[in-house]
Amino acid sequence: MPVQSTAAPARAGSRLCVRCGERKAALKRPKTLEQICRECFYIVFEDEIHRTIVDNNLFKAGERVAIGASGGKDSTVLAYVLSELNKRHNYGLDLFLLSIDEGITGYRDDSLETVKRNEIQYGLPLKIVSYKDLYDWTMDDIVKAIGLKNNCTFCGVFRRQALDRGAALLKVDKIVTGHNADDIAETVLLNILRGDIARLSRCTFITTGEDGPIPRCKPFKYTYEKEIVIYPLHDIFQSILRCIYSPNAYRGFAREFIKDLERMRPRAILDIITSGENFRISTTTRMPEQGTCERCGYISSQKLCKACVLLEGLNRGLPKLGIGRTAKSGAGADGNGERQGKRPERNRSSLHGKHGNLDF
Ligand SMILES: Nc1ncnc2c1ncn2[C@@H]1O[C@H](COP(=O)(O)OP(=O)(O)OP(=O)(O)O)[C@@H](O)[C@H]1O
Repeated sequence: MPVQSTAAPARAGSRLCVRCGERKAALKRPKTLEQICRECFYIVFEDEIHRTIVDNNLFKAGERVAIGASGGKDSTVLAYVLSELNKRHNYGLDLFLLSIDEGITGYRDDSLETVKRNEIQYGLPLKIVSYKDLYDWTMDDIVKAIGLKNNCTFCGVFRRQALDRGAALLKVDKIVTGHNADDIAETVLLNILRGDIARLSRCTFITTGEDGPIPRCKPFKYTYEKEIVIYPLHDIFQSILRCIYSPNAYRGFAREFIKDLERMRPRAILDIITSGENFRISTTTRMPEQGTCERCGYISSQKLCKACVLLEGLNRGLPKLGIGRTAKSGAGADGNGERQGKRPERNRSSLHGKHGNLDF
């Protein structure tokens, strides 16, 4: 396999690799700080993902699986590793690349070029679904209408639904995304900071949306971002692109905080995920009840799904309709501004996988 990492790992000096004891250590593994050679790093990196897939029964033989492919580092590495593991361990999966073109000039058009290269390199069929086709709005148009401040709400809500619609076109059984351990730790923290109990209770699930249109899973749940960056064996992405419209101030602050903790203690990321997994939701907490949107039939805890509300606002020239929290929200409110249901909470087991696809 060609070796040309795109990032410089911490140097490990002239010691021998702690795993094989034969080759010289080439890097300090970010997750464990072990001094390790490159060959052993690739082996443990891929083996941990394989173990995550097997231990959590993520797939069944014969399933059709769409890889949510943005052309960014996480999903690009995911496409490569999953197609390798599928062959090596005979998972028996039919893999596809599914890309959503949000219509962001100078960002998504560039990263889609990476996905098109991956289609050829890995021999995986690619389906591209665009916001323009689905909603008749591109993100460029939306930002012109609403400005930068709340545009991420539109993008996140529309993308979730677009992935489901693309998955339906591909007739797949599952979607996998490149969300990594850092993303999940960050989301746990954000849900605590927002008092978003409904999301806190589900954001650490490795598979979500089992009762929605299509389940989603995260094979990188325990994979560190720093390791994804140093893993590439060859130039699989040109450079790390950042969305030009994302102000991301609050999330960015949580991300930096987690990076600081990781610098002091790499285990902090895994520990935050473990804490998220072990929260117990009080039986008096009100949780949203899931139903379907009266207009489009998509899952929703309200009469209309969030995408329909946002779209209606755009089409009526009232783009702020549906943005922000309602007066009754606050602690326990849905982060997208959806109000919580009024019925008392179900027991915790009934929440498993219930609202996951509202998150990722
Ligand atoms: N436009 C898209 N098309 C298809 N899948 C997407 C798209 N955007 C995001 N995803 C999926 O959601 C995951 C998390 O996306 P996010 O925007 O948080 O970016 P990220 O952490 O930078 O991931 P990546 O490096 O893969 O872009 C991605 O890894 C990918 O699987």
